[in-house]
Amino acid sequence: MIEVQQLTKKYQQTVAVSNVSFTVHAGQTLVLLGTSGSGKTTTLRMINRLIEPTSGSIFINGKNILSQPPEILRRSIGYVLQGYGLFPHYTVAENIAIVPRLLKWNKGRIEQRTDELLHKLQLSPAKYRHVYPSQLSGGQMQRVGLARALAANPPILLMDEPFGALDPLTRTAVRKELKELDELKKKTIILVTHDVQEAFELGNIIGLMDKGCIQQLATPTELLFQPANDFVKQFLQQQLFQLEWQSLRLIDIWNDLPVAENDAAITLTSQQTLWNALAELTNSTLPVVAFDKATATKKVFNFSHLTTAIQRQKQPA
Ligand SMILES: Nc1ncnc2c1ncn2[C@@H]1O[C@H](COP(=O)(O)OP(=O)(O)OP(=O)(O)O)[C@@H](O)[C@H]1O
Repeated sequence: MIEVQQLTKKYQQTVAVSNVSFTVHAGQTLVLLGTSGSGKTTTLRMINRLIEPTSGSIFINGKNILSQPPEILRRSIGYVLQGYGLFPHYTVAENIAIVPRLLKWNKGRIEQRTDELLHKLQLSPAKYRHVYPSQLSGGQMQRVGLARALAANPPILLMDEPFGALDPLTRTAVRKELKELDELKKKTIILVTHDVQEAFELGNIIGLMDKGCIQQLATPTELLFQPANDFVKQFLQQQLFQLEWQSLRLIDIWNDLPVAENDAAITLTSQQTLWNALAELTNSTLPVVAFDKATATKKVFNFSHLTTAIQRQKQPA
């Protein structure tokens, strides 16, 4: 759906983005991950033509984005800005209605869509429709920013540090809501972040950037277990332990686990990660048992089952 070919952006002496290429298929989420100044935002903004590239090309559904005016292009691309980007003198409803108004939707349709989105994003329409951004918390503003980007139901969503301004707890909560939102499940998304956890949680593919270049474009598991170079290794180093344990779910090692007693009490599901399982084992004095809904089976495990699985994953293929 989005194809970026050898994209480069130079500002006088600075090469902000250097020869970046990637493809994002329909329904996938690509995360551009990297330190500050690595070229993530510049790459993102070239996709909706807020910035024009020095060289290279971008195709959306096979069509070069230069073949249509930027305003028309942007109607099919929702954009969630760094730090909310809401208009302070517009109410919540007016902020959400910006693109539908440009598209000349009638009043009834706009109101219906606004209320639908507020409702889906856990903001009661009656309470928040007519409120101004200054009366909202950070997490609420973030939801309104997302509702605004989703309003006209664009197939593509670009998100620049969407949770960047939130405290860690709110950040985790909003991220979880986002993952579960069915409107987002069908979208093709490019998300920019410097947060490794966030990238691993949300990305189908991750492009790890440094100094304008993509150092590795890979799935989260490939980045972890087959890092392309020392930069990739070092970037993930601090959180390596947690990421490794989060990269496997109990269902992935289900066949290696012993069957539990029929009457054993269940504490986890097969869809939980080994990280969740580790936490449960650490906090429990009883045997830890997981249940798999699809096969209606119960398995029991200990620390050694988990560490063996992780070690196996780390061995070269
Ligand atoms: N308008 C501009 N003029 C000159 N240099 C620029 C301009 N915009 C960006 N740059 C430079 O290009 C490089 C990449 O910037 P960019 O904003 O894309 O990085 P980033 O990875 O998104 O960083 P952050 O996470 O801090 O937003 C930086 O060195 C930046 O200083």
